[in-house]
Amino acid sequence: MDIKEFIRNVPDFPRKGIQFKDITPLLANGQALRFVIKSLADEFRDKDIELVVGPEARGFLIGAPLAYELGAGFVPVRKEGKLPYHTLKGEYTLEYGEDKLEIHTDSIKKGQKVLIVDDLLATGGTIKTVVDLVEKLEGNIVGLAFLIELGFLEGRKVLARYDVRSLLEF
Ligand SMILES: O=P(O)(O)OC[C@H]1O[C@H](OP(=O)(O)OP(=O)(O)O)[C@H](O)[C@@H]1O
Ligand SMILES: Nc1ncnc2[nH]cnc12
Repeated sequence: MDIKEFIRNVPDFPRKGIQFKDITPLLANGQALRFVIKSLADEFRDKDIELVVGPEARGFLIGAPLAYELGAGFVPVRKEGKLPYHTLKGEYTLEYGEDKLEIHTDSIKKGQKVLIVDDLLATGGTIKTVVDLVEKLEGNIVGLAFLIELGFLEGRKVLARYDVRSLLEF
């Protein structure tokens, strides 16, 4: 299946000069969605993943079905002020802005096998913050999975220590 067909490029969103990769056509197609979730799961099926961790909001859209497919739990990383219990916080910059992310302090037990997931890897700012939060909780990061990688932004460089997989590169 050619999943690139389901990614819509939107120029100058949310800022001038950004080529935004819109995944909503893919999410709206049942066959394409199932294909990408199964394909990402295939990369990590034999790794005994216990928890999938994904950042708000698009990381939930890929991460929760991927956790289900792997028989793992899902841990949300949310933007500041959204999680109700005790949290750890990290600040970050991304291709078009900056923000703060939080995770519940009791969401990962020491040594649990974690797969970190997001829809898209750009500069890596967002996902590096997620990595740092998981490491502070002493999770064992088995790998990172993305639907899309923007290769020219070299986000992989900040993730050099990890097993990084992506299905599509632009
Ligand atoms: O590699 P980076 O440069 O950090 O950029 C990638 C991040 O940017 C987008 O999220 P965004 O912050 O736009 O939030 P959303 O998922 O709520 O739309 C995307 O879903 C990734 O999380
Ligand atoms: N170009 C882009 N398209 C979609 N999401 C993004 N997140 C960061 N950069 C992005």
